[in-house]
Amino acid sequence: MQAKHPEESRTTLTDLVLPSETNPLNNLFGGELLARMDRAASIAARRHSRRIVVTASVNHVAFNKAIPLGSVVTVEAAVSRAFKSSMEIFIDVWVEDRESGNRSKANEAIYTFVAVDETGAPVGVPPLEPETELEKQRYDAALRRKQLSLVLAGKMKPNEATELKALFQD
Ligand SMILES: CC(=O)SCCNC(=O)CCNC(=O)[C@H](O)C(C)(C)COP(=O)(O)OP(=O)(O)OC[C@H]1O[C@@H](n2cnc3c(N)ncnc32)[C@H](O)[C@@H]1OP(=O)(O)O
Repeated sequence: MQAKHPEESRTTLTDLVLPSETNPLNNLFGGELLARMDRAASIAARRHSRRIVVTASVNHVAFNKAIPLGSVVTVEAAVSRAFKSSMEIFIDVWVEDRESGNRSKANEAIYTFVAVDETGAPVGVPPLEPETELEKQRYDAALRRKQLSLVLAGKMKPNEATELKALFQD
C-alpha cells in the first residue's frame, strides 16, 4: 500500500460550548470534549485508511485548561503513525480568544483506532510518512505509546515492550 502523509488525514472540527455541555463551574464537560475528540479522530483514521474504523483505546488525555461556556473550540486530529491495522491519532484542542481571534492550546489527546472489515476483523492500513519536525517526533514516540497501551490492556507482556523499556535505561 502506498504511504500517506499526516496532512491527508488532518481533520478540523470547530464548535461552540453551549450551556448543556458544561459542568457546575460553567466550563466544558470533560465527556463532551472526549466525544468531540473521538469524532475528529475517527474521521482522521477513516481518511487515512478509507475503511471502517473503531476506537481501540484512549491512550492519553490532558485537560490542561478549562474551557468556558461560549468558547469557540477547535479540535484538530491527524494520524501520527500507522502500524498494521492500527493507527495512532494525535489530537490538539485550541480555544479562540473572542476579541483578538488568537488561538491558544487548551488540551491534547492520543487515541488508537483500528481499521476493520464488515465483520469487525482488523484489516491492513497504508503506512504513514511524517513530513514536519513535529510529525516526525510524534511518529518516533508512537511505538512506545502503543507498547504502553498494550501492556496496560494486558495484551503485551512488559518484558516484550522493548522500545518502552529503553526509555527507563541509560
Ligand atoms: C465506549 C465506546 O464507544 S467503545 C466503541 C468503539 N470501539 C469499539 O467498539 C471497538 C471494540 N473492540 C474491537 O472491535 C476489537 O477489540 C479491536 C478491533 C479494536 C481489536 O481487535 P483484536 O481482536 O484485539 O485484534 P488484534 O489483537 O489483531 O489487534 C488489532 C490491532 O489493534 C491493536 N490494539 C488492540 N488493542 C489495543 C490497545 N488497547 N492499545 C493499542 N493498540 C491496540 C493491536 O496492537 C493491533 O495493532 P496492529 O494490527 O497495528 O499491530
